[in-house]
Amino acid sequence: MAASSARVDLDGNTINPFTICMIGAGGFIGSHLCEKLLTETPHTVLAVDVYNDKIKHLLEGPDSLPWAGRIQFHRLNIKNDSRLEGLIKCSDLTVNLAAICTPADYNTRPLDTIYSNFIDALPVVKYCSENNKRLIHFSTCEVYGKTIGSYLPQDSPLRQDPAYYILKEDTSPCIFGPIEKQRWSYACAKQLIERLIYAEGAENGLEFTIVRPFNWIGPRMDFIPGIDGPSEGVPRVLACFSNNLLRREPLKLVDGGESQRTFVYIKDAIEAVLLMIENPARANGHIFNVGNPNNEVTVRQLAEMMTKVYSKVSGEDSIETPTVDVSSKEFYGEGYDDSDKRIPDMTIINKQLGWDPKTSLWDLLESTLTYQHRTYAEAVKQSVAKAVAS
Ligand SMILES: NC(=O)c1ccc[n+]([C@@H]2O[C@H](COP(=O)([O-])OP(=O)(O)OC[C@H]3O[C@@H](n4cnc5c(N)ncnc54)[C@H](O)[C@@H]3O)[C@@H](O)[C@H]2O)c1
Ligand SMILES: O=c1ccn([C@@H]2O[C@H](COP(=O)(O)OP(=O)(O)O[C@H]3OC[C@@H](O)[C@H](O)[C@H]3O)[C@@H](O)[C@H]2O)c(=O)[nH]1
Repeated sequence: MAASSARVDLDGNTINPFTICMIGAGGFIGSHLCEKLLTETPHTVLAVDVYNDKIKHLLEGPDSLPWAGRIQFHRLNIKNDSRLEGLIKCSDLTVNLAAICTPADYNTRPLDTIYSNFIDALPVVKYCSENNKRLIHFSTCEVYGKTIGSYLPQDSPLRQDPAYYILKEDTSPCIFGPIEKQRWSYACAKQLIERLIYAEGAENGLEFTIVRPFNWIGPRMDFIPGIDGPSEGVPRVLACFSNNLLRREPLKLVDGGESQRTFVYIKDAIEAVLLMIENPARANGHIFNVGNPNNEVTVRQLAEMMTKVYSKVSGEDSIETPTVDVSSKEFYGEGYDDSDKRIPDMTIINKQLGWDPKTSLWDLLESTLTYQHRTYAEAVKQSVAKAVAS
């Protein structure tokens, strides 16, 4: 779709083109947000990241592209680069996506996780506050931790009561396991940065929006180990299961695959972020859950569905034993723990921005696994053949 110059917000006001400093623009969510902004809006993106592979298709190409001149890539590490403040100063809005956000890191690299999600975000918040710039900060659904229901006896009928498991921005508590369960290093760092941003808003008038994504998935998420990421790397579940399917290996179910998640299609979720960007009067000062409460499955059900969908899109029969159980200690190491259940309450985002997710789990897996097959099947085949030959 061509970039439109006469866009109006939800209240009918004309939206003037603005400049967005997007930190972490080279990642999964950033790449989709860049694509959306460049192809459907007149806004300009200052894309900040240490990598740009996932946005190369937007950075390269002829000057005749509709977005030519509206994206600049700045390769910098926000930990230690004095150019950051200048980029924030010359933008109207900063979107901060930069983080270590893969569970395999939370218990094995807790210091890096805490630094990345709290310490490294501090200058971003400070520069926005001091320069009166709006900030959209990416937090996580993990700040809710475990549900209240998970502490009730197994046979308690209250476990079925939504009051004990639906996660609401303004009323749910944040329940983490003990300190030695280092899994919660990420959630805790994200919670503290949320509190800091909230306090900057309350005491210094920072205009902010906090986003809590609930398992956004789709093309370009993470990496396939040994193909476009380290062979021993452990990405998030979509990429782990994709890797197993591509290699015709059983999908590994951690602790029986009993945890539950709601998955939302990245393209639906990006619509929500665009609404936040273009409707500051409705988004400022709010924390938004962004997820799809209708797409709840256990991890085991996800594995079964992905196996069926992959068979359909690849034309290959599934293997005889499609799943295998592994303990969390074996898979993630010491200090792993898990969120039991994650259903977002959608009242606030629905009221403020009129947003609702649309895509069913089956449909989003079909388009995502079609992409995975098209992008990786040949490379995986070659890498397996090479390993057998050597
Ligand atoms: N994908 C999800 O479902 C999900 C769920 C909850 C929260 N989030 C949050 O959303 C944000 C984006 O997630 P994603 O899935 O796109 O992850 P991602 O890992 O694909 O993207 C993060 C990007 O930030 C960059 N980055 C990290 N540290 C940096 C630094 N010091 N300097 C410059 N760039 C740096 C990385 O290179 C990467 O490209 C994160 O803050 C994450 O915690 C995502
Ligand atoms: O191969 C695998 C990988 C993962 N899993 C399980 O699948 C579930 C989902 O795991 P993911 O790796 O996608 O990550 P989680 O949903 O636990 O956390 C994510 O939530 C929101 C974000 O902040 C982060 O992107 C990440 O922390 C977990 O229960 C995990 O134990 C498997 O059973 N097998």
